[in-house]
Amino acid sequence: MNTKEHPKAIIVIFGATGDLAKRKLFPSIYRLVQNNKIAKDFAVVGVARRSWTNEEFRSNVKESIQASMKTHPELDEFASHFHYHPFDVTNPSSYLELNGMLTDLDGIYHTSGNRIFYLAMAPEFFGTIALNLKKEGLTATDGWSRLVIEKPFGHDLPSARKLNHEIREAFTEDQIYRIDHYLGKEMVQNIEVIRFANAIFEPLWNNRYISNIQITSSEVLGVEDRGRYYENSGALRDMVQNHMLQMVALLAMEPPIKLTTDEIRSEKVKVLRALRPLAEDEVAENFIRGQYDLGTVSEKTLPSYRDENNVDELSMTETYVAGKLLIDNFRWAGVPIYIRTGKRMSVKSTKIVVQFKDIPMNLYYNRKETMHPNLLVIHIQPDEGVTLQLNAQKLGDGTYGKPIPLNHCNNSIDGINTPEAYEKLIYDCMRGDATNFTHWDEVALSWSYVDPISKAWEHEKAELAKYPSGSMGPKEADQLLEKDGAQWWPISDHFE
Ligand SMILES: NC(=O)C1=CN([C@@H]2O[C@H](COP(=O)(O)OP(=O)(O)OC[C@H]3O[C@@H](n4cnc5c(N)ncnc54)[C@H](OP(=O)(O)O)[C@@H]3O)[C@@H](O)[C@H]2O)C=CC1
Ligand SMILES: O=C1O[C@H](COP(=O)(O)O)[C@@H](O)[C@H](O)[C@H]1O
Repeated sequence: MNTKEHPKAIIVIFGATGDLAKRKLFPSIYRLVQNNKIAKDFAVVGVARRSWTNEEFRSNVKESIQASMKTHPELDEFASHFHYHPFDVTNPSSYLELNGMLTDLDGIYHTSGNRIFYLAMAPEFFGTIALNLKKEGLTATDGWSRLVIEKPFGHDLPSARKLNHEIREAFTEDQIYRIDHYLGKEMVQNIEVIRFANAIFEPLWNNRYISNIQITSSEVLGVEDRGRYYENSGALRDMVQNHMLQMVALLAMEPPIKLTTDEIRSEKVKVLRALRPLAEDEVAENFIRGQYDLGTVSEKTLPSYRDENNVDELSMTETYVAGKLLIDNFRWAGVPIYIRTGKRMSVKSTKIVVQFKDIPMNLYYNRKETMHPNLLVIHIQPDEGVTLQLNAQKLGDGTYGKPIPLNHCNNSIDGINTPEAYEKLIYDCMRGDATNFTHWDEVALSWSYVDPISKAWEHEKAELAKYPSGSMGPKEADQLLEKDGAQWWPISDHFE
């Protein structure tokens, strides 16, 4: 579909009274309408068990938008497109009623039979919903039907396979949009452009010139009220299996022959296939798991993970992971990719640092000058931009080894925030562009990589390192790099 077109559809949100719908989905749809991206003729149908009326649902929608943005013109008009249909998704007979409602709304809003079924609910319901949608004819319209699935997509490879099998009974792969919201982030999408649109980088993007790559995604927030989910997940399944490995794939993939969904996916899949698998007894050497302990953030003392709600007081769940990955192919042989992610760290920041190899000889050694490695930093969030760190002569004092940053910051240049990831992804789904969604092959390969790590941890073959809340993680994560003669580059939440 041409990007100038305004796609139209009914969006059915399963789990419409929940946290994700309120914090992310309603504001994103609002911005799409306000920015004239999607047709003014749209409808949203909310499904959940609680017996709300349309009016109650619309108030909730309005509250969510008022809470997330300063100005909100035409809010009543926007909310009038929202309709609520209470039912328990495990009750097959309710789907017929829902179908009747969608057919009526289709007539009112002229949405051409196009339907998005957005599953913003716990994954245990995904299979049942998909099967009932098909069985009761909700997908048999004159338009298109697409299924959007939230994470987590399974708990390990066998459960992901089972889930995939269930949804594939009702939807074809090209109708399934598995959300990884990192793929909707402006600067994650920009990785490809930085790499493939710049003659200065692509020739250097390999093991001859790159010493290592570091990807950090740190959060200040703790587990909040998600203890029940997180206890069964941990940082490995919550962040590494999806967001972190997706960033690895984008950084390491070969240039696709065309910028099509299939070509890009196929290059990403090759990277995931080339990840060097870890045997259980190699995990401790290459991966560190940590858990936040009591600590201080912004002068406030915060509890340890084990003292959070719905968390076992002897929990062994990791809230932090650092790891060293190797990619066994011609381009990357021998280049470590270090990743780290954690909750309750000192700063909220996602950054990629590409460290280039040292120059062959330091001509300035007799002046006791140190040459700093060149770094390319991709700032994913909260600031968005790129820094290239070079060495140059310091003005006036004849010092040569001064690293200077060449900065490009999206926010300060454009003066606006880039669209929220969910906004981009809902729009892509409405346009039928699945490039920034994960294909089943990627999901399966990512689970194959992380499963031995979680098994080793379940079998307690590695220490669980404690780190104080408000720190950058356990010292063991620093040692992981020190063994290789490397170090984590400092991470902040702004350009330095
Ligand atoms: N919240 C977030 O920031 C993120 C969430 N996700 C994923 O999104 C999904 C939803 O998360 P979140 O919104 O936080 O979860 P919530 O627990 O806040 O919401 C769950 C929703 O499901 C509804 N529900 C539960 N059981 C039934 C049922 N049997 N029939 C009909 N509706 C039901 C609930 O409504 P009611 O009680 O009225 O039935 C509620 O609307 C999960 O898969 C989560 O992992 C992913 C990334 C981030
Ligand atoms: O998917 C998830 O991501 C968030 C972090 O997302 P970000 O966009 O704020 O970086 C994380 O907090 C959550 O635990 C996880 O489920």
